Formats: sequence, C-alpha cells, structure tokens
Amino acid sequence: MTRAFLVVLDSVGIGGAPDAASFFNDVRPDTGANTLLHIAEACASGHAETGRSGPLTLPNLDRLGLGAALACASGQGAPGLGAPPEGRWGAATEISPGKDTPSGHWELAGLPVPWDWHYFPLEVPAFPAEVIARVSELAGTDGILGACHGSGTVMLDRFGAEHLRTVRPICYTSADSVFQIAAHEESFGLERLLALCEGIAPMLHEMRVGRVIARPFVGQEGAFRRTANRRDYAIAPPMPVLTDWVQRAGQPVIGVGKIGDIFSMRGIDRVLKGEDAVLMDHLDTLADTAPEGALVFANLVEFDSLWGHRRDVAGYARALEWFDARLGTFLPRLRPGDLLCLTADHGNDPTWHGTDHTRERVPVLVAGCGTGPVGHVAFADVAASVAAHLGVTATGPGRSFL
Ligand SMILES: O=P(O)(O)O[C@H]1O[C@H](CO)[C@@H](O)[C@H]1O
Ligand SMILES: [Mn+2]
Ligand SMILES: [Mn+2]
Repeated sequence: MTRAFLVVLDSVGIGGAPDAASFFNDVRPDTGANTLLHIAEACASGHAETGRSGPLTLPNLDRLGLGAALACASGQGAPGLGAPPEGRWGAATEISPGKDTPSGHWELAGLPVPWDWHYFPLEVPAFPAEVIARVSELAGTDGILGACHGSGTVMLDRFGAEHLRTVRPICYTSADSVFQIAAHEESFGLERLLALCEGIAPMLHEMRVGRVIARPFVGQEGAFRRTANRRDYAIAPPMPVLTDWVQRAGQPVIGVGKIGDIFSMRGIDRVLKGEDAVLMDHLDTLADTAPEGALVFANLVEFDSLWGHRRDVAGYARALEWFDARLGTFLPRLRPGDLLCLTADHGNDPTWHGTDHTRERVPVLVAGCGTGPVGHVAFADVAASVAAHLGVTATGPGRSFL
C-alpha cells in the first residue's frame, strides 16, 4: 500500500472557468479573472515589489506542470512559468453552484453540491430579524453590529471599537454563503464566541447557509488583529465523500488545517491545525511518519485569507514563492509509491475588483505517478484518482485520471 497527500492551495485559480460570467464581485462578473496569471503579470511588470522582487519564481511548482496547467485552463502563458513538466498536470473545472471553500472541497472530494446555497442580500440589515434576535439572545447582548456584507479586516476597522464598548458581536457576510461573527478574544471571550457560533449554526444550516465562521481578534482600536483561532461550522456533506471512503476502508485519514471544519469532521481521524508555516511543518512530519494507506488531506488557507481577499498582489506572490520553496524540501521526503496531488478550491484574483472569490479553473499537479498531461478534468475526478491510488472504492461522478 501507498500513501496520498492531497493539498489544496486555497484560492490558487488559473482562470478559464466556462461559467465565470454567472459569478460576481461587486455586481460585476468574474469573466477574465485569473489569479495566477494576473499575479505573474504584475510581478513581471514590477508591480509586486513589496517584500520580494522581479518575475514570479516558482521552479518546483512549474516543474510539476503549473505553467502548463495554466495554459490548459485559460489558453494563456504566464511570464516566468511554462517549464517542461515533469509531473502529471491538468486543469479542473467546477460544476457546483458556488465559488466558496466548502463547494470546492466537497466537489474535489467527489461530491458536487446538490443544492443552491442561501446567500444574504446586499441590503442592510442583510439578516432576517429572527436570526438577529437569536444571535443576540445566545450572545447575551442587546443586539448585533454590522449585519452587512463586508471584508473581515474592514469590519474590524468599522465596528471593532464599538464592539469593545457595547459587547455586541460583529456579524457580516460576503458573496459566499456565510454568516461570520467577529468578537474580541479577551473582552468578549473566545469560548463565548465559539459557543455562540455553535449555537446559531443549526438555524443557519436549516436555511442552507453553508457556514457559520467564528472570527476572533485581539488588540486595540487602530491595531486589531485576527487570530488563528478562526473556526468554521459547516453543513455536513449530504453523501459520503473521499474521507468517508478511505476511513470506511479502514485506512487513516488525517486532516491538516481547516479540512476537519470543512467536512464537519466526517471521515477524519485526526486534525492538525495552525498557521500555514506550521501546517507545512506538519506535512513534513507526516511525510516521515504517516502510515501506509493513509490519506493526508491539507488546506493552506493564507493565500486566500491573508492576500486574495485583501487584494494584496505582492503578498500573494510572496506566499506562492514561500510555498514553492517549502515544496522543494517536502518532495524529497516522499517515499516510492506515494502520491502528491496539489490543487485549489476556487480563485481569488488579487488584481480583481471587489474582495470576494473569483470563479476559475484550478490546477491539478500530481507527483509520484509519472509525467504527462491529464488535460481537462472535473473536480470530482481528483477524489476518484486519490481513491484509486489508495485502492479504495469511490462513489459519485468522478473518474480517475491516473
Ligand atoms: O473577509 P474575510 O472575513 O476574510 O472573509 C472571507 O472569508 C470567508 C470564508 O473563507 C469568505 O466568505 C470571505 O468573506
Ligand atoms: Mn477557499
Ligand atoms: Mn475565502
């Protein structure tokens, strides 16, 4: 038996989604959004010089086929990318009616989302009166703050000080099907925030809101900072997915990062959390220690949360170059017969208008099973391929490309 490492680089899209015109940022369609291409172009033209310099340099990812995957997805070449691939490479297209993290991960795990998520309107208050009343009751406050669409860091700038004064939790949403609650870890209390999110989640899941997200923060006015104690309370997948298939076959499933949250812990034996640098340390250790037959399923969220949503091109480029360097030392740790599949769950083009995800195709880069194109595949084919590698039975629409 062999092991599989499935690593989702959150939001590292490569353009070309055929249905991008049906997805929006600030009421403008995502047509033409291309996270990786636009970062590479900004770097090549000297517009991403903060904390780094020059063309985007991703030798390890490109050697696996990143540039080739980008050309496959969108028909465009990116400056600095396009070396002859040594891995298996292709581009995956999503069919779920959402460009959010659970939609992307569920479909990568073999289950296209079988329903329409509930999205909150742009008007204020964006939430129904009964939701606001129940949140206030659970929080023990005389109301909530926000109740609008917003970017998390901007919400703290706008409402953080008032939250410290009134204790009211800051509630907001985005183009995703989410209900986010920000509260100060010390003055409101982390445990109180987590209990509030857990308490309100069933009501929102009933409405087909995909996730309630706890957004704890620390610091004082003008210097608020979100912490790594974020926690997602997601609807459980309505059908068995990759993690269930592997667990039911008696093989270990280890979630790294927010995988446990995204799948509501379904099919997951063990979770390892932390900032992305810590998660890469965990992956290094798991390459040395994960048992035969194991599925290691990881999500690296900071491309998305620290740089994509913040529309910070240089920061995103730095994160990609950092990951590429870590990949260079991770790859030699793999054993003969191991499979590494790198992919993404949606785009988040930092050059795009708005602050939300962008509908894009994603790369599929596979090390450990030869060289050559897999071409255009479906998100669900990733699950079928990983299952085939691990020798477990897959259900659902995916077909293995291995
Ligand atoms: O702006 P922040 O709080 O990072 O929120 C972002 O994170 C949410 C979940 O990933 C997305 O729906 C987006 O709104
Ligand atoms: Mn995501
Ligand atoms: Mn996001």
